[in-house]
Amino acid sequence: MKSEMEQDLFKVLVTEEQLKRRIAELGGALYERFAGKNPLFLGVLKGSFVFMADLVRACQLKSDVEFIAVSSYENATVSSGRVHINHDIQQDISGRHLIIVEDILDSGNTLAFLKDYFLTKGAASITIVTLLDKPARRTKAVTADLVGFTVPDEFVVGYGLDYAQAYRNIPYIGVLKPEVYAGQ
Ligand SMILES: O=P(O)(O)OC[C@H]1O[C@H](OP(=O)(O)OP(=O)(O)O)[C@H](O)[C@@H]1O
Ligand SMILES: Nc1nc2[nH]cnc2c(=O)[nH]1
Repeated sequence: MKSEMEQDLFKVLVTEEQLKRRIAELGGALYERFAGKNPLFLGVLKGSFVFMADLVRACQLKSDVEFIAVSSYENATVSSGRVHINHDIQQDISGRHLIIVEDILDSGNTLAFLKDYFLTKGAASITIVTLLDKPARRTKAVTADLVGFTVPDEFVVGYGLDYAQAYRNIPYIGVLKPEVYAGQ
């Protein structure tokens, strides 16, 4: 029997097996780039919390982790265009090699904002890793250095990604039935 969350899904886009395989590849690529450089993994909450946990374990680098919480969607499926910092980083990042970990790059508002923000705080370098890239909706000129999967122009949930704060605990990536968010 389908769970109450699964009943809201129209289809599965990326399976658990596909996620596992791709994240192992991303971890390997990061290891090659950053071995010996003591990078700082910087997760963008809330959406990245599941991906971050799997990625840092797939990448056996000597490194530390930090988090920033930002939001811009406000219970909608399109960006408000305003990025709010809900919880800031708690350490000095000047001179550090940052690996920004995102669940999705969509309009680009969030990552364009964060790149500027961390550069003004003195990061030595910024590498962007996003699990999902949705290029069809880009309004800001920002690109990721490493992408897990390129996705079509559909609102996706699961594996950390929410709609109105729900569905983050689905263990794969799915597409919501439009009637779930109709009239938002
Ligand atoms: O490229 P963009 O259009 O800016 O979209 C990407 C951002 O949208 C989501 O965050 P959201 O603002 O929904 O907050 P959340 O991470 O707490 O869910 C997601 O986690 C990304 O951070
Ligand atoms: N859950 C979710 N959050 C997003 N933030 C930007 N794009 C998306 C999306 O497709 N799904």
